[in-house]
Amino acid sequence: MDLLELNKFMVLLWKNFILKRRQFFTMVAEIILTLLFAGTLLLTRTFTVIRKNGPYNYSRQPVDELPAFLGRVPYPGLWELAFVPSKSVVVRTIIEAVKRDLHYNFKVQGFPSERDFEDYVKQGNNSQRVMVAFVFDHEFKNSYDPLPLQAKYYLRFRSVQRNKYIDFDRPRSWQTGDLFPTPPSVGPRNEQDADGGSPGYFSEGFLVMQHALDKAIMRYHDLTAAQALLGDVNVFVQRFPYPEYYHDYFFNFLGILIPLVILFIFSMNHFTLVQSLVWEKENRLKHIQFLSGVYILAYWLSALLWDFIIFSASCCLLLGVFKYCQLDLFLAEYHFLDTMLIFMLYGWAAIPLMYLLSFLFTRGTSAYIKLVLFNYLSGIFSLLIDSIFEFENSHSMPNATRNFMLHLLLVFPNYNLAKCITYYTTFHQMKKWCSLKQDVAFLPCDKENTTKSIYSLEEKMIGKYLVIMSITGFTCLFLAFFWESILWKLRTFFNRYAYFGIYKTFKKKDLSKELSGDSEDEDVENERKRILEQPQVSLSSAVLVKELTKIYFKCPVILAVRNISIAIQRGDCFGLLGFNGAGKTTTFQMLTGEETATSGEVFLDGFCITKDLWKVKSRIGYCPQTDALLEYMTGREIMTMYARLWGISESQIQLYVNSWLNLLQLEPHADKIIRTYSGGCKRRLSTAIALMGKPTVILLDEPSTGMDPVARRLLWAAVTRARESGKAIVITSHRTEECDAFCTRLAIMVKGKFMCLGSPQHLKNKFGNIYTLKIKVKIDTPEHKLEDLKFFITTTFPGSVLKQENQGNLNYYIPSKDNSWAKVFGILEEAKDQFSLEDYSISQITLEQVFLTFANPENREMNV
Ligand SMILES: Nc1ncnc2c1ncn2[C@@H]1O[C@H](COP(=O)(O)OP(=O)(O)OP(=O)(O)O)[C@@H](O)[C@H]1O
Repeated sequence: MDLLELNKFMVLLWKNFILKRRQFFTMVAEIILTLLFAGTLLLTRTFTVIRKNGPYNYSRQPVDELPAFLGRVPYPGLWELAFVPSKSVVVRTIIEAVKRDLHYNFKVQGFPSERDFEDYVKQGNNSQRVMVAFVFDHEFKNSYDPLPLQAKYYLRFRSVQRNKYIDFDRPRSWQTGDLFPTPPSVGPRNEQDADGGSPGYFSEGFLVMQHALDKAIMRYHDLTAAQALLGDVNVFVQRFPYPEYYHDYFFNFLGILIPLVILFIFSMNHFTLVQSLVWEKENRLKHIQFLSGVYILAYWLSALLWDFIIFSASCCLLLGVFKYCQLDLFLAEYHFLDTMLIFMLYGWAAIPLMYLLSFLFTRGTSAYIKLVLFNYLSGIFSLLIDSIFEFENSHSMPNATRNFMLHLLLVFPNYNLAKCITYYTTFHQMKKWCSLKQDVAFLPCDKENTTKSIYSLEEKMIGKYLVIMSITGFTCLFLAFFWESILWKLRTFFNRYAYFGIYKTFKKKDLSKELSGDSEDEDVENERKRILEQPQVSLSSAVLVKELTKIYFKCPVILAVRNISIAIQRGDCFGLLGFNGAGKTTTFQMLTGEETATSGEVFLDGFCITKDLWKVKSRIGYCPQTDALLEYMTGREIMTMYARLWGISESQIQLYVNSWLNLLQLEPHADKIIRTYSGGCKRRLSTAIALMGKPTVILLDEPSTGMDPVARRLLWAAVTRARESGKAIVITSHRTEECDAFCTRLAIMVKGKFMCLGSPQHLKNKFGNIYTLKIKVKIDTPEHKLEDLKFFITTTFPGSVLKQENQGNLNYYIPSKDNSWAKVFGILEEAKDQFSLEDYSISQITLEQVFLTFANPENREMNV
């Protein structure tokens, strides 16, 4: 970036600063909304208490008592004890002994293999009534084979929990993952339940069945020894007592609340940045800035730096809230730096992603609404999907699908941020507990875990997510630059080769007729030939348009500009006249590179627009049809900004801006906010912006719309001054008298085509071979006399046309051929008394009347 580019970069930053400062109420609303979101954290902090819990002492639980739910009889029939393999007599005997020992009328049922047992429980509701299946992992060759001393067995229980404390069904598993939650709980799990509570190893009868089976196996091997050992013994289980501890319930919400609040707070920031980007695009402000010499890099980098500054302010606000909520976890010691790193990398990823998404929108409000939804939904749904995947039962999903979806979520910076916050919180919580209670069994407090770096790339650490956010930032920024620079070329390619190619194939011979339209005017044809036949250098024009065509491939197809060719020299003021929808604005848009041409070429100062777009752009001053003004700046500020972008030296700027303000008499309004300007003032300012700087070509699209006569005079004075300084001016206007007075050449455009071309006088001479005759008869003239007068005019001046008749006023077009002024005057002077004429006048046709003849082809035929 050279010094001039750096200067432009600083100007754009200054622009952003001014706009933000001026939109004070929007800024206050943003802060309030940010605080409202943060308020959920503050409220949760206020209403969640830090409670002293414990100490806990638990009572003994007898292991040989049957679970309570056995009181309910499964329909139909009895509770069942199943065993595998059924062919083993020993196993059957042992299970029968279990039944006797439990003093409960179980139906004992054997199955040849575990597979058979599974088939059985899958049928109907059979799984409901099987209390437990004892599966012996031993190969019995014969029915009477003994059980070896060392035997392995499994207990198989139904996955649906049955004890009375649970009122919902666990879908598939015993959720053993829940036993060691992240972050680990400070107190004991299910602190009120002496039997350990859910998932219910005790209350489901697991220990009872295991104990009964063990006793039966012992008795089978040595009855006497077993009797002696177990005779007077009762076995109990008892939970370890737990000391008094403090539970901060705020931490219960940490895992989900903090990521969500952060996400919502930062989303506010993204919405405003996207809205202002799309708004600049929608109102052509971005285009005008590019025309004033701003390059893509400076534009996007200045936006990035500014948005980062604003983002950092949101981060500081958030850290303030953390401090208030005593979330030392994020702030204590060097944790502050860790937290800032996470936030900054999030900003680095999320802001360029918003830039990239902004290309999808053309309207600021729709961008705002859709991105609000995208941000919130992507954040909430990615967290939701992730929590479902963390749940054990999601293992039923094929691994490849699961991994693919988890990798897909990494695209969203919101998801990465949430994961970082969750793991960061968990890691520091765990470290804290481990440093306090080395002996807590459920914490993985081994050295390997506690000395690990949080930035590690391993699972459940944040390294991976930080790396991904860094890559996302670079990628999105690169894609935004790339898209901005390639978009025009892509559109040109599609317009010229793809759509137009297909269109040509369909239209075949009709196409040239469609593009050339009616037979072409001689001057228009000569200009085309001159441009096509002469070498480009010898034309030495500031603007050279060669057979330019624009077709909008919509339904139906619109031929907006058809095959126009024109060469405009420096010092020329070329007027483009045409009715609404004639194609004037589209022509301007193609000249400025805002629209791509379907065919044909545009050269500015010898540079071809399709090859040197940016060189062409930096030579244009453009005043679009609708004002493209940064409405929260003052007139002086915006002019100073554009003067700086045009590279006017800093020492000259004040003088330079004042001279333009003076020229268009904008001084009284110079320090007012543009938003408060009248329509005419805005138009004057837009024109001044187009005229200032160092463009070679100035394009003014209906600049005098809404201006009063004084302002119009000022405008034309400024335009004439610019023209005399050697700039080429192209102007569209509906005011033909102005074009007549100020334009050196004119073209009248009808349905995308030039219908005539030449100096105003040439056009009047060519198309004005008629006079306008205005007659006023006396008020008391009888009706039949008026009719006689009409008959007299028609017969005396063959070919005359009555254009208007109103209360004794008659307007005629009469052919000038064979009718000299003297002749017409002579005839009317003689007829004055005969037809009671009060007054009459005869004049040459005006440019407006020439223009109007193109609205009505009949008149034109009469002229030509
Ligand atoms: N983006 C677009 N998509 C489709 N058609 C368009 C688009 N822009 C312009 N047109 C069509 O192209 C034709 C020329 O429009 P253009 O705006 O260039 O006319 P104009 O001469 O500037 O009219 P006005 O004097 O009202 O400004 C019109 O038929 C218009 O409907």
